[in-house]
Amino acid sequence: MTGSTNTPQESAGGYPGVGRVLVVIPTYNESDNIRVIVDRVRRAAPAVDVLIADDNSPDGTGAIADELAAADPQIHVLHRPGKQGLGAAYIAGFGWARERGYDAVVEMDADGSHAPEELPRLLDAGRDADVVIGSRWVRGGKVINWPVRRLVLSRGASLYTRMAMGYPVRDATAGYRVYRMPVLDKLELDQVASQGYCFQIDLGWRAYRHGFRIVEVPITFAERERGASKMSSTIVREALVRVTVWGAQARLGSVKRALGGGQKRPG
Ligand SMILES: Nc1nc2c(ncn2[C@@H]2O[C@H](COP(=O)(O)OP(=O)(O)O[C@H]3O[C@H](CO)[C@@H](O)[C@H](O)[C@@H]3O)[C@@H](O)[C@H]2O)c(=O)[nH]1
Repeated sequence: MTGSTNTPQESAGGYPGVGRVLVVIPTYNESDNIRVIVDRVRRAAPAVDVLIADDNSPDGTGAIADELAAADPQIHVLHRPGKQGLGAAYIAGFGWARERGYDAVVEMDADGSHAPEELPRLLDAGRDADVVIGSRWVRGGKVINWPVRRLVLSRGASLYTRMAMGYPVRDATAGYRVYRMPVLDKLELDQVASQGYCFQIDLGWRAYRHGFRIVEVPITFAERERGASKMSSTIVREALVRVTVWGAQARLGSVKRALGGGQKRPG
């Protein structure tokens, strides 16, 4: 794994009330999207830095990312050896941010589904929260142009997660988030095994069980216009199995607490 050597400079003051912020954008075959998304982030929130975590995309996304980083000291690249899943790319990005003293990280898809123009609103919410989730499924949240099967899958996954685990977040798989660094320091990231979109549920659930303040801010999520989603049946299966197991563990924990008297949140 290699990283670019840019030193954060203009971002030194950071985002008011939040501090130095790094937007981590995981990429796999996003050559048609990466320039546009990075440019939009830089315009929408000039104080934040960007890290592109690329899994050696065969379409040359990594080379484009290098070009962007060479032209702007606030853009960085983490080259990873091959496709290892969204979760692993984010964890590597979080480690990169921690080593360089960032105060918060943002998760954002590369394909434009998460509008960078909404980032200041998420960061503002981050002044009074530990975790901010850009949510499609709270009042004011919207989805544009998603096929019905994705809508059903996403809403169904969040609903199942709430029911099975007692996890109150409405958009459990949301991928547009802000984590304050002290939260990530507590989440035992070295034990996170979720690879696909289940990673989002995993981290949120960990933060919830630690008692961190999680807020959901409505966003408008738009279906990508270029490139392809990496959604697969493996990703769906992983989420289904893990949520079912976590739910069972949470119920078992509740029973044990009822019998023995414990203090932690479910799980
Ligand atoms: N580095 C790396 N990046 C990946 C990998 N798989 C996916 N990505 C990147 O992760 C982002 C999301 O992947 P998509 O394939 O575009 O996801 P989606 O189906 O459109 O979106 C849904 O799942 C996302 C994952 O949490 C959610 O973020 C999003 O809100 C939505 O629900 C994109 O930037 C994509 O390039 C991987 O193995 N490695």
